Amino acid sequence: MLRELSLSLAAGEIVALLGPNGSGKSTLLRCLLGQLATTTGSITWDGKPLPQWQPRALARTAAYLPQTPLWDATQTVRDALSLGRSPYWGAFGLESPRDAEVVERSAADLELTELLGRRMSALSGGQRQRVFLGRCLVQEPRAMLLDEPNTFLDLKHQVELARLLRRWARERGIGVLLASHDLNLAGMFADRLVLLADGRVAAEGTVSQVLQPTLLERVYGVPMERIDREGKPPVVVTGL
Ligand SMILES: Nc1ncnc2c1ncn2[C@@H]1O[C@H](COP(=O)(O)OP(=O)(O)OP(=O)(O)O)[C@@H](O)[C@H]1O
Repeated sequence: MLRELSLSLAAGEIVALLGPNGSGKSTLLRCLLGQLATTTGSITWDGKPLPQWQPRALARTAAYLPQTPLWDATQTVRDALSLGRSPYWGAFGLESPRDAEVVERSAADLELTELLGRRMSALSGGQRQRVFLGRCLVQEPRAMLLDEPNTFLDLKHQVELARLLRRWARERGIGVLLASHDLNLAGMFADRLVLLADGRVAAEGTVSQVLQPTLLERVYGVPMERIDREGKPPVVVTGL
């Protein structure tokens, strides 16, 4: 259950939601999209209360990457990406040339161009994860809600994704709210960190404010050490 929680996401801002298993990260993302009902409080997108949004309009505003996305093994990568354009399709599900253009461009961003004709079942876990991210991108949303987007990505692709998110935020003004277990990677590219514990905000602020060993020890229950680096965000390691 989420309690006493207040959160805002500005255009072009990257906010990382941190917290142990079961602390409420996914629940929060799903509440924000109306997939889970809230009993108290209010959620607004662009100043309009969530219940007043039509699903198609909301999908053009906020894209969501769930922890375990649904996918069709027989689909090609191009078809899987095209599905992300469905909130823009006209009557009878007709695709416009612009839909195809956005798919091509997003595939290029995510290094998927070579794989467009490949079946989803014939991709590696990391390649498939990039398709799911691409499906969010082709929605041309104003906000992306990403639940552990680094899942299955190797180190290079994790760093590349961090760079891409920064670029999308800066160039397209997309606000990114992502749940992550990687404190250090989140610290390297998020503007703000929000640490959840038992459905509440345990800490919120800059990387330096949130990556505090005593705080993290209390929340994660393991000893932590912090390494401060010249001109770069601090990193934390478990002090085992
Ligand atoms: N559909 C559900 N019905 C009831 N309780 C749920 C449901 N989904 C999650 N919960 C519970 O809500 C709490 C928060 O879960 P949530 O999935 O939001 O955590 P999380 O921070 O995303 O964890 P993780 O890092 O493991 O993904 C947990 O106690 C979980 O058991």
